[in-house]
Amino acid sequence: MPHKEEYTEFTPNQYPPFPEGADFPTVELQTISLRTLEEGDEAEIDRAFEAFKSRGFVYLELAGTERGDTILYGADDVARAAEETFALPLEEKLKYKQANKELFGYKKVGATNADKSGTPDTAEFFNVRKNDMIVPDNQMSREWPSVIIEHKPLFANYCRAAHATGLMIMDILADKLGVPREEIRSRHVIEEPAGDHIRFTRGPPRKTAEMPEIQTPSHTDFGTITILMNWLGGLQVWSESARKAGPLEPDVPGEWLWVKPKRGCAIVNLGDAAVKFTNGVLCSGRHRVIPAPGEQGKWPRYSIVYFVRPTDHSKLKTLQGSGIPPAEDQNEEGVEAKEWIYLQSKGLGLRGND
Ligand SMILES: O=C(O)CCC(=O)C(=O)O
Ligand SMILES: [Fe+2]
Repeated sequence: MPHKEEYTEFTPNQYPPFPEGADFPTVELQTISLRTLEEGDEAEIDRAFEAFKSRGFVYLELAGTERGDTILYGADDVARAAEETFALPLEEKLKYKQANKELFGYKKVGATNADKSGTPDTAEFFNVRKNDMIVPDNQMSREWPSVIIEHKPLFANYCRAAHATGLMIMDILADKLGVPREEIRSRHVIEEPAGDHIRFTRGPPRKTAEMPEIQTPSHTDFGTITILMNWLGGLQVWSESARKAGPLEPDVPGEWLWVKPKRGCAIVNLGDAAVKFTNGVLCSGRHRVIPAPGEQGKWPRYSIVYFVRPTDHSKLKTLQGSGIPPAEDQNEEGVEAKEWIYLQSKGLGLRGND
């Protein structure tokens, strides 16, 4: 298939700045340097640990390490591939829809409920499975559109860099929590099947200034760590962290705060598996996506998300460590990650993808 000559939608050089002012309250997130973390700097590690316990979201400055550069520069290439993928006809995209209790493949606009009254979401996703990108074509678990296959080396590099970055952060968390690193690493072995994927997201331009529509409903991520690249505003976090908030609508008082995209940084957050492993010591922050604010809202919104998740057959139960309060699940066997993630996703109000 010929490559698109021109990218008309993903054009980050043309985006206006995130709007200033009281109408757009933003969240203050710690900015953590990946290079400084990799150097083992204690003060940086402490700041990261505190942020992952309290809000569960940080900016991760990427430049200056091999993995960081792969994510930083790779994300633009991945977003251009995403534009090509979403440009396929709907019938073609639906050939790759999500199936078999798995979240891989295409999710069309409106496949989930955005609120308790059943308003449909407005974003489309294409979830590209990590395990298929890092193996030869004949070992892949399912069919992918030719635009994905053409870009497989790009996706494989991106998956490896994002996964390794996730593992590096997990090592830091393990050390701080008194858990042997191997206990966590062994649950995230890159070659083993897992729910990990690169998610392309596309949200349409904003229709009205009031921005009523919801691109991605309020949720917490299911996995262990998420590494998110976005270029336009639209992501919002709930002001109050809640470790037990229910799906769709927050159940603690607060307000939505914008997460301003920060050039050169990924937005990194923890997911529900990190909460489960640590009996609630770590925080999985509640968030949602609405159309970009102000002038930015005139552009379709792309984001590129990598989800690091526990391998399919690892058990979701509290780990033992000096920094983890003992849990009541000590004697339970624990649910396998694949089933657990499926159950979490069902809680998000799936309407269907046909
Ligand atoms: O698009 C974004 O900025 C965030 C997407 C997200 O939260 C998700 O896909 O889980
Ligand atoms: Fe998310």
